[in-house]
Amino acid sequence: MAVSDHLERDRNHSTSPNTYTTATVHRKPSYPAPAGDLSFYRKPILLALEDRPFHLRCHRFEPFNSVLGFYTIVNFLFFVKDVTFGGESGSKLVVSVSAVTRMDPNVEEELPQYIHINQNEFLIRRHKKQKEEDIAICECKYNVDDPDSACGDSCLNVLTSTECTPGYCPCGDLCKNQRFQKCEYAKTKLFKTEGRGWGLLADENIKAGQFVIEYCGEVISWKEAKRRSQAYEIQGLTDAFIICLNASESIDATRKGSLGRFINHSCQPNCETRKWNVLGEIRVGIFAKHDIPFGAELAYDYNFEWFGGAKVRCLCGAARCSGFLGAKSRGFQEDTYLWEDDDERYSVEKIPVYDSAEDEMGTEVLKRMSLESSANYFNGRIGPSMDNTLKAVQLSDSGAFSIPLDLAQMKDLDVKKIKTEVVSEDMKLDSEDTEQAFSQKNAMISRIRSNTAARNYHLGPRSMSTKRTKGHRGRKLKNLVQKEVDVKFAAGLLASKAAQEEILKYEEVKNNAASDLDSLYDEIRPAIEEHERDSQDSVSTSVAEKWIQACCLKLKAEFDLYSSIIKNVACTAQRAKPPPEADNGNEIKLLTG
Ligand SMILES: C[S@@+](CC[C@H](N)C(=O)[O-])C[C@H]1O[C@@H](n2cnc3c(N)ncnc32)[C@H](O)[C@@H]1O
Repeated sequence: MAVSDHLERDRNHSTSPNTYTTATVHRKPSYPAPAGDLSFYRKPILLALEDRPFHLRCHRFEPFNSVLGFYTIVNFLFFVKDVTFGGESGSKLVVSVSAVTRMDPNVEEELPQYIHINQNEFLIRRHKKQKEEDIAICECKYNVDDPDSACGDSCLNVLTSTECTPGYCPCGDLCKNQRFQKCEYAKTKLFKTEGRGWGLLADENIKAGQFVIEYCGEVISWKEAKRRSQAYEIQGLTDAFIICLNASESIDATRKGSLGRFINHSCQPNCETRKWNVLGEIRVGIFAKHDIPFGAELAYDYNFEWFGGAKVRCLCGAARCSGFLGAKSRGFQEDTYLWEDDDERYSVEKIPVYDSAEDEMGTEVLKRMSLESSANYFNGRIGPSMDNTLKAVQLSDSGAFSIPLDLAQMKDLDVKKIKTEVVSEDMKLDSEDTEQAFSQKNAMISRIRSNTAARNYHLGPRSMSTKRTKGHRGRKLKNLVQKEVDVKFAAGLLASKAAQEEILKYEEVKNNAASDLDSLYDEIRPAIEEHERDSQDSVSTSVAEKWIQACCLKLKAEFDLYSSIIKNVACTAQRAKPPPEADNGNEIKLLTG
């Protein structure tokens, strides 16, 4: 239902057909601290159409900063974002207001604190100025009999996810391809979910492919996003609002954002994010994946948007729930996975770091979810009755699974005694030394099907070696046993000082190359993540070149080192007596693993 249906049109004060008057202001729930006297908001308050900024006209002067913030008027939420003097008399204020959405009248809770914006704000740079030569002009011709002719689905710009530029589109004002610019959002309603904080409902029937809302916020660098994400976590903010915009930038809707910030995650979502080029800038829109009926909660899959940060257990309730928000994202896997085998990644996470909102481990939702996933996906179970053995069996092609947790039992588990056993079709791992990995009270193993495209990049030294080899040395794991040459030991076998020095020199070069690759990894990670998650973008050539060069240097350094060892061990004299600890029967012990 439109705002206009609820608001009584004010004919006396109306200056345009879109102005309305309303009933009393109920409350000013949040930011900044509520002003004492709201009486000046009594009539007349003039509002314009719901999806455009509109005005409140007040008759008494109030300090400006006491006016900014959220208000509800007859169950509509709006945000007062700017206040200016309205006239010569000095007694009137013109108040710019944005973001109208219907509120659930039964919600008593304080509204979230954030500043509402309908356009991204750029913190590190200015909004790009579109050059005339870069403006894409379509070939649409408006035909009265076919409304879709004015930049509908077949418009060249629409097909390339580019909005038409006002003043340049052949369809002029009739152009339908300026949805971000004109804030042509679907009607939504803010409501309080069970256990997942606030959420957004469809307040009308939404059609498949329809633009629902833009995800707006502050555009910040990737580094700043990382810094903020850690800072928010330290501050105890469990709701995360940072998503990736492109290879080097993110959108943070924590402090400033649109209603898009309230859309929750689902592993079986009815919406999806799409990136559009709007006047030369990339913007993120949330679009309906299929028809969404009035009253349904809107949700999209955070996986590729997830910036990382806190691990939040997913309560979407979908049958194929992946267990955590962003569980499939690269950041998440980097943080948590333990080993990989072909297309599978196995990870150990300490949970729960956060359950969303105030939700506790024992909530009904969680229990239900746990039971459902158990029934659907698992043959194994966890708990003292299995002699502290965790057993997970590979099942279906669900893409990801987590071991069902009997939460009540889990709470009482002495995790130090946990022994893990993971069985899948072609591998078996027994690990007694997982004490460190399970050092938290609640522990969980989950297997996450990795993104094959991502793995082709062989993302970095960190992901491939260190984590895996430490805890699972000597296990029967496919692709996992990476023998390492004990260079110092090999050099120590040689009689010639020059040969020893040569080997040690090559080792140093190899270590430097490895550490260069490590640092480069941090630098290029956003670009690679972007490429993985969105085929609209590609990794820039310069980044790819740098990466390839560093990889090649490392490979060459390794080759040089190993050939030097082989050459010197084979061709130069060895010391008469091998170091005592090296004596392993007649075997020359060069490899450790
Ligand atoms: C972008 S915000 C969504 C709006 C948020 N619910 C609020 O109240 O502001 C993302 C946060 O919502 C919560 N959330 C979203 N989807 C969830 C889900 N499926 N399960 C659990 N928590 C969820 C998490 O705390 C997450 O960090």
